Amino acid sequence: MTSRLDRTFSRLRDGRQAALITYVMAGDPSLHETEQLVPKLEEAGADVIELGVPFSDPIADGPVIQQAAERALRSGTSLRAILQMVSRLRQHTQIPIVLMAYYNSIHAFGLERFCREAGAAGVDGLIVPDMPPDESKPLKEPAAASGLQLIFLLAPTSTNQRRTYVARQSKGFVYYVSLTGITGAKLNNVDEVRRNVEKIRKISPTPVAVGFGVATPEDAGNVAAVADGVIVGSAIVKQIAAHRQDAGLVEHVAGFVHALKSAMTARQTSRR
Ligand SMILES: O=P(O)(O)OC[C@@H](O)[C@@H](O)c1c[nH]c2ccccc12
Repeated sequence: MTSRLDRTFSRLRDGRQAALITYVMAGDPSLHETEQLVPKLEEAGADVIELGVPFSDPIADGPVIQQAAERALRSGTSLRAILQMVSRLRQHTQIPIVLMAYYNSIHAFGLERFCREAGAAGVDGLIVPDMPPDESKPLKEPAAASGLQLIFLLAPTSTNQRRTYVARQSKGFVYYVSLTGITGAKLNNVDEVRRNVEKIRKISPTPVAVGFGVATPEDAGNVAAVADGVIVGSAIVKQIAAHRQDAGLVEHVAGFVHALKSAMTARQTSRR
C-alpha cells in the first residue's frame, strides 16, 4: 500500500506542482478550533497538514510558535487528545497529516504506544526535530510497523556526506530547512535554496520540501518553483493569533492559505 504522502507528492509531480504544507499548532487556540480549521485549510489549497504538538521548551521555534504552544498548553491540549482529534478528522478527509513533536513528548507517551496509536488514528508522518536519524533507532521499527514515515531535516550547513545519509533515511519527504535559525525567521536566499534542493535531488528520489521563513504568497511562489513542497508555519500561526477572538477566524486563515496556494499554482516546479 502506498502512503498518503507518497500519493500526494506523485500526483502533484505529474502536474508539475509543488505541495503546500501548512503548519498549525494543535490546540491553538483550542483543539476544537484546530478540528474546524483542518478541513478548511484543505479546501483552501493545503496538500499536507503539519500539526504541531505543543511543548514547553520548543528549542527550534521562534516567538510566534512558542506563543502558540503556550496557548495550546493553556487550553489543555494533550498528545492523547490530538490523536483522538486526528481519528475524528480521518472520518472526513484523506489529506496527509504529519505530526511535529519534540522527542520528550513522544518519549513521555511511550514510543511504541505512540506509534501504534498515531498510526491507528491516521497520522502519516512524523517530524522530530531534536532526533536526528542517527539516534532514531528506537523509533524506526515501531514507526514502520504502524505505517508512520519518519521525516528528517537537512540544513544549509549540512555536509555532502550528511546530505546523502539524511536524504536516504528520510521517508515521505526530506525537510530542507532554508536557513540556520529558528522558525519564523526571514527567508532571503532563494538561490541558495535552489542549489541545495538540487543537490538533494541528485542523491535521492524522495521529494524535497522547504520550510523556515516562507511567509508570503510571493515567497511561496518562489520556493514552489525550485522544490517539491513549500512549508508555511509562523505566517499562518500569526494569522491565527491575530484573529483568535474573531468569529471569522477560520475564514481569515483559509483566505491566507488560498493566497499562498494561488501564488504556487502560477509557478511550475522545476523538476523531474
Ligand atoms: O515557521 P516557519 O518559519 O514558517 O517554518 C516552518 C515551521 O514552522 C514548521 O515546519 C515547524 C514548526 N516547528 C518546528 C520545529 C522544527 C522544525 C520545523 C518546525
